[in-house]
Amino acid sequence: MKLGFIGTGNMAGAIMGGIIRKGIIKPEEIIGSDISEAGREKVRELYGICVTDDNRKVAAESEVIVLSVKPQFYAEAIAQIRDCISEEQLVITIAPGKTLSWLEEQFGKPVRIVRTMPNTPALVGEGMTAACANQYVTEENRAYALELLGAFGKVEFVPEHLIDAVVAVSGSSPAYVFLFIEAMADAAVAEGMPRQQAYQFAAQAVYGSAKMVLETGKHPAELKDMVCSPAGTTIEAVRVLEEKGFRSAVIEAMKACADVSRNL
Ligand SMILES: NC(=O)C1=CN([C@@H]2O[C@H](COP(=O)(O)OP(=O)(O)OC[C@H]3O[C@@H](n4cnc5c(N)ncnc54)[C@H](O)[C@@H]3O)[C@@H](O)[C@H]2O)C=CC1
Ligand SMILES: O=C(O)[C@@H]1CCC=N1
Repeated sequence: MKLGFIGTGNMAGAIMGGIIRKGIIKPEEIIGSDISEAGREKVRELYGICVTDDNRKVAAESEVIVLSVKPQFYAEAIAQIRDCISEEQLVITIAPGKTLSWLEEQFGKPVRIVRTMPNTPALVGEGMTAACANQYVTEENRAYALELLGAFGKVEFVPEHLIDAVVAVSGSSPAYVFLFIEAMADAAVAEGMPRQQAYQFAAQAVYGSAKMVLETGKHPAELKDMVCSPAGTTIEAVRVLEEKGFRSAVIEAMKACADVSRNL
């Protein structure tokens, strides 16, 4: 089985890193192409995969091809590889805004496509990926896609119209979470805590809280109430966050994010 990546940047690196770490595909069975030599060398050094500057070589040699360039370069990359793609190969896309019907139009022939939205926590095996498939994708392809995407985290098939919501809630959200961790660490530093220790305390608190939501099955509000003692410290922090529009800021930010995805 050969897995190919067209574009070997951040997201491709996170996916291949996650897959190699899990051991389901050997590095020598992975090939990646990139127009940037630095981009190619980075993944070759980090993960030991084969690299080339030839997108068509990747398309011709791989059973599964991940299109991992920015959405703006999708049309160009597809135009380069479309005559190398056969009906048996599986194309996996990871770009926001590029719908199955748009992708089919670009290929201009029947191609098996699984459209996905992953996120960078794939790198540490804790990704969250949504997927949807076109009419040419077989049950076997679906099962394989679940195995492959499941190698670096959780994966769920969703109706295609939910992909823009997925971009906001998991594709892009690691960035807001990192911002939140950084802000909490800044506040801890302001209280006198050393910087590195502050990152660890903030990140572990976010990690543990996320785990509580996933493992207890309790409503997040119930878990929040468990932290807020009457007349205590936490409710004062919650009051200030609400006063500053924290919840609304998150909702508005995610709406803006989904809108960009819809209109790409
Ligand atoms: N970074 C993230 O957190 C996530 C990114 N994505 C999607 O993943 C895709 C890649 O994003 P990133 O990895 O963040 O971008 P990136 O900029 O890190 O990587 C893209 C790579 O594609 C290369 N490239 C550009 N044109 C090319 C071409 N014609 N042929 C071959 N290589 C070419 C660039 O040199 C670069 O190394 C995008 O569609 C993005 O929307 C999806 C989910 C999360
Ligand atoms: O910012 C972006 O466009 C990509 C898509 C999801 C995460 N990063």
